[in-house]
Amino acid sequence: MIVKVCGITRLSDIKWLEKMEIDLIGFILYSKSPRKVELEFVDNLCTKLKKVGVVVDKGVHEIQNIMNKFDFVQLHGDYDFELCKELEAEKVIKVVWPERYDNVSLLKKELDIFLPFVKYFLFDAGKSLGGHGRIIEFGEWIKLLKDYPIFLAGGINPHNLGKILEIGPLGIDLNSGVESRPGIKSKEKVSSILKQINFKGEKND
Ligand SMILES: O=C(O)c1ccccc1N[C@@H]1O[C@H](COP(=O)(O)O)[C@@H](O)[C@H]1O
Repeated sequence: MIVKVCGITRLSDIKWLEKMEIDLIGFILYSKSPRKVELEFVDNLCTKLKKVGVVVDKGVHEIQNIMNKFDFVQLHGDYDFELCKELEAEKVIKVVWPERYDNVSLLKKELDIFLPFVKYFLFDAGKSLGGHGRIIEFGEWIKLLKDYPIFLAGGINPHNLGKILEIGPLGIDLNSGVESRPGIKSKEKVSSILKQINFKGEKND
């Protein structure tokens, strides 16, 4: 299982995350987020962890101009496949909110449209934005996890991780559920999650 920790704002958090079995770290490039960082913070960063830039309201040219700073861009706004086509598919994480869809067929149709233009999908709770700590509601969509490269997000924390592991996503995205306060990551919470993943033998990516 691929593990991403998002909403990073401190170098000190990156230092201990590097010593853990974390794969990706995410940076929120959205002015209204309490976890927002400036591009300069990422520019001056030297880490072995793969970097994800999370965008909400940046246009295609802005995204193209920052892509070289990141290993992935996470499209966490209302982005259509016309925009995705302009980006390097191998670097795109496309966010989808399953609660927006009346049924799993409509959701699957949307995934099939985007699939050629993305590396991963990220299913988040709610119907827009992210970082609100809402826990994603399971639905018929869980059957899609075996056929599509999907990360799960949405309030994932040490106490609700078990249910997430049972449905077996490709990856998980940890944010507010592993914080002591917005942007401040908790080593204890991340460690607890990794222990549960390893206990289940899931960290085999
Ligand atoms: O974290 C934020 O502030 C944020 C703001 C705007 C868009 C996305 C944001 N974070 C992403 O939202 C999901 C779920 O986060 P949470 O677990 O509900 O806190 C996650 O992918 C973050 O990368």
